[in-house]
Amino acid sequence: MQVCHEPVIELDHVTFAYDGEPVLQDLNITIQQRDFAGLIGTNGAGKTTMLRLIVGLLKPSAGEVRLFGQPLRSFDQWDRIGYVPQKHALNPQFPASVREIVLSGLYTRKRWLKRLKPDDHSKAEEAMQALGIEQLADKRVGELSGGQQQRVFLARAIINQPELLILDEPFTGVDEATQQSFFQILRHMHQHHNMTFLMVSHDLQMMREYLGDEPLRINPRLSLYVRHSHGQDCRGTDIMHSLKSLRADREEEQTASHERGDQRRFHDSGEVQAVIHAGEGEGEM
Ligand SMILES: Nc1ncnc2c1ncn2[C@@H]1O[C@H](COP(=O)(O)OP(=O)(O)OP(=O)(O)O)[C@@H](O)[C@H]1O
Repeated sequence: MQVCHEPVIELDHVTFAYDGEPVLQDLNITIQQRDFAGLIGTNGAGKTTMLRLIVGLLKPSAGEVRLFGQPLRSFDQWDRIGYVPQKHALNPQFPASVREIVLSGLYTRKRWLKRLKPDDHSKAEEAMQALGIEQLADKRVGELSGGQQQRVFLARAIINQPELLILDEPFTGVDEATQQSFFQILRHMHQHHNMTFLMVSHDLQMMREYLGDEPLRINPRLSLYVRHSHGQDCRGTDIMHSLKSLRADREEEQTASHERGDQRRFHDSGEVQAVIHAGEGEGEM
């Protein structure tokens, strides 16, 4: 049986410096197919720099980065990768609509000058529906809440149905419940699809709960938590279809819990009535 554990990201003796100021030194890391890797580190340790090296926005001063086994300098399959940048990378005044932001996920380096194809719009609709943001399609992204923006950038990152998803601090500035539901989507994609994740987060508790508490120490300031997925089916699956069914399940669950809540409230008010009646009864005695 085929085992899906080919290397997806390899850092081979990677060193990087900004203007002679060293940030990362001699990093050796391998992330394999279906891994969920969480990168934790102190402020300024070089987490964003590492992600930018991996997606080719920066070049190492020494060493080599490989994606899907290919050296980055010859790698051109960018639609296999989705990238969710740090939230404050967004200028709130940027006049793009949600739909435009999601569509821009299709402009990979290979085809950013090409015209949109007719089915590109339906891909964007599908990605928005999968993440429950289709009602926001015409809103300006700067007008949205932090949690809604997070979904917009996730929809943008998954529009090409990528095999590797890279996320830079997706939980910054969003409330606990929104974080949990966003993480549920990520876990679902990890458990049900042949996808690999690399995520930077400061949420140590969430990392430990899902990724275990024995991180790999990359250097004194950076640690990598990794959870392997044991599925052996290497075929890609239809993420959109599956996320839509996740959404439907969640909506059904919410309706059910709402109904349970209503019944409970009804029940409570019944109890209160009974106490009042009992009191009245006592009073009459
Ligand atoms: N464009 C740049 N030019 C010069 N130095 C930079 C640049 N970007 C980052 N640095 C420096 O490189 C170091 C690593 O920055 P980086 O943003 O990768 O850290 P980080 O671990 O992601 O931090 P944080 O947790 O605060 O987001 C810091 O000392 C930072 O000041």
